[in-house]
Amino acid sequence: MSTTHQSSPTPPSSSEEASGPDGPLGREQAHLAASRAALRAMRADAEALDIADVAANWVNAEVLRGQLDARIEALADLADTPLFFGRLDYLTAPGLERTADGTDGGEDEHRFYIGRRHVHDAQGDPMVIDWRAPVSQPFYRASRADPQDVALRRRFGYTGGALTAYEDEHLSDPDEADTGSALLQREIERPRVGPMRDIVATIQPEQDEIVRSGVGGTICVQGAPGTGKTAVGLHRVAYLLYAHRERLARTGTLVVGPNRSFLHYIEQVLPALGELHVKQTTVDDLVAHVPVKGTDTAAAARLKGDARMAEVLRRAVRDGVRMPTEPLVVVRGSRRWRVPAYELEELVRELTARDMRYGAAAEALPQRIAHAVLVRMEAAGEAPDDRVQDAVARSQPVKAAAKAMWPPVDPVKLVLRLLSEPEFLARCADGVLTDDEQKEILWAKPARGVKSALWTAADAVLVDEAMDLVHRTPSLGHVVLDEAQDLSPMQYRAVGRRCTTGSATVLGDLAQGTTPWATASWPEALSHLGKPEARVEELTRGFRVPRQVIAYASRLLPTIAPGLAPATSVRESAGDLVVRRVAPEELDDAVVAACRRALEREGSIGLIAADPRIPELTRTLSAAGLAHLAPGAETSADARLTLVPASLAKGLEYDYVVLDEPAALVDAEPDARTGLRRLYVALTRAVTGLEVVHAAELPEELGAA
Ligand SMILES: Nc1ncnc2c1ncn2[C@@H]1O[C@H](COP(=O)(O)OP(=O)(O)OP(=O)(O)O)[C@@H](O)[C@H]1O
Repeated sequence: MSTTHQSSPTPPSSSEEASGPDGPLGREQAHLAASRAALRAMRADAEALDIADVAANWVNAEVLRGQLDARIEALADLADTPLFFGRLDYLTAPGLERTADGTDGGEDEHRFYIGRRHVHDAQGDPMVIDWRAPVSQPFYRASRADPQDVALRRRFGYTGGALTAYEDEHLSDPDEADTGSALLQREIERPRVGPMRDIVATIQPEQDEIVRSGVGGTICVQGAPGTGKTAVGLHRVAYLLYAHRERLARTGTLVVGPNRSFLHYIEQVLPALGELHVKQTTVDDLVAHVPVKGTDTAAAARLKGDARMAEVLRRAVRDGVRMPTEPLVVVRGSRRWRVPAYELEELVRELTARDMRYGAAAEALPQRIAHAVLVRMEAAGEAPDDRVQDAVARSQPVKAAAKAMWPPVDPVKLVLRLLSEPEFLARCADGVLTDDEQKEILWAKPARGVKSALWTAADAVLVDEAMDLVHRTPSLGHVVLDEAQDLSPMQYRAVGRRCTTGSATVLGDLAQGTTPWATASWPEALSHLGKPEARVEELTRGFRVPRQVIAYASRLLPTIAPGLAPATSVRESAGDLVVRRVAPEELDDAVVAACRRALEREGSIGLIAADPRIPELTRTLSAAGLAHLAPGAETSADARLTLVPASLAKGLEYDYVVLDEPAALVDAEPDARTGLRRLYVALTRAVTGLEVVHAAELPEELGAA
């Protein structure tokens, strides 16, 4: 049976012999104290290292200093972060064979404490093993059905920084019943205040499979709200950085999220896992080559995000390529060399046919022309070497001829022209976009210059595509793409070209797609990303939303994402769900009252409302003396209420959610399906309780409360 022991406060079950310095709990506390002392010693060793003797020069010394500072920082003993959270006792010490008498070394070889980082004692023997090490894996995956040679799995419970409880599972004991983990439950139910935290102590087997899957493959995770997609993506980065540190340090990793408030919310997770240098960005910031000042209509944005635009841009980039009409004459000393037009044309055709970036071809053309000149020199009995070829390639007539045939392209100006000049667009989009579609994407007023143009977010993605057509975008080692369902095909391409030689973790939920171009199918999205071979996994066990609340929100699923299964909730509490109808003139007061009620409880509170309602609610809250934050701003014990525009709610969570006027949320979107999806997102942000306050009729898909 899985039993929980603890010294205080009241546990699900407790044991006398567990407490006291000589009891099992006391021994674990002693191991914690010894491990923390060992960590402090490791840090002191790092601080005492004198690099003056080992660094050959100033640059080396600076690099070494930087690495050492990072190590010292990583070795900090954070008082309220448990140094270890689990223990595994193996039947057979990993890596050792059992001897004839059944022994295989001392207890130490069998026992492993699992924590956020590796800690060793003065002799170099491990005190705590990194959760990402292979020997830690059974902590997450072993089960009674597959004990993976584990005799005992022990989970530790902490109060503040103090170890106060443990819970045992004897996985290889056939007589022990499986009762689930009270500590896991406690962790899941713990109130949320502050930024997102890591889940390293309680990663579930199906999540661990994703976290530890190899760096070579791309994985796509479809998961209902609160199934841990974001958590899994971030832990996967930490895992990959551990397992492939050198390779990924060279190539880099990147986390892409929907907006800055979301990034703010998740930014502490990787540092808490010891990974301080992972870049996090939004798709918009990834392609911020032009200042975005304009907005598109939904129809224009959808077209600009359509994958057909890639073909339009490909043609646009090559539109200026011209076949020569005259021969080229190069004068060297007293001799003149003539390359006929048909031969130059051949060179251009060859470059066009090759899968080469436009810019690379532009650089290659003068060399090819020079080579043609050299062939003539050799035929005439000269013996020119590479330097002559270089000189010819750099000569004025050759450069001029190459430029005329293969003119330089400025990607920003190219897109500006494409969106401003109907004739140019018509030429590039012929047979790809209809006349009406072309009209739709043309700017209402042709731009006069790059700076004054009213670039939109979708235009910036086009610029990024054009840039890549001219010069290849460097690939990172691994990219995590969160809330992927909202990306357009062109945005998928933009992310995909940042991991062409690397891999990706794509996280999303088709039911939460709220853009006009939202993903309809993962295989299609993955092909735009350039990873059609990616594996699609589904997560359905929800850790955030209580049963009653998820059941209420799931009423929308048949309309917004037919075919998707509702999430189950692993939370014990059914959750509080209140749906309150008031008269229109009472709406604001009722919202304030709901916020006050929520503030009486423990944890964070999100008041979610349609974007157009935000100014009025800001005034109402201020008039009522309720201090509130903007999304992403860190909640604290004193500032627990956040006013969340529905457009920014995605990915966030609050212990209590007060949802203002659902009909306004739905109405604020261009179509009913998007509106209901927005509502689904808002309804699934609550960890403990949800109060819906409305004056207008609720959308009929929600039915009666
Ligand atoms: N194994 C776990 N143990 C404890 N808590 C977990 C676990 N997995 C997820 N959680 C918690 O559940 C909540 C939801 O996780 P997360 O935000 O990653 O879900 P999501 O699938 O990305 O949700 P959404 O679709 O709404 O963005 C978080 O508070 C997270 O810490």
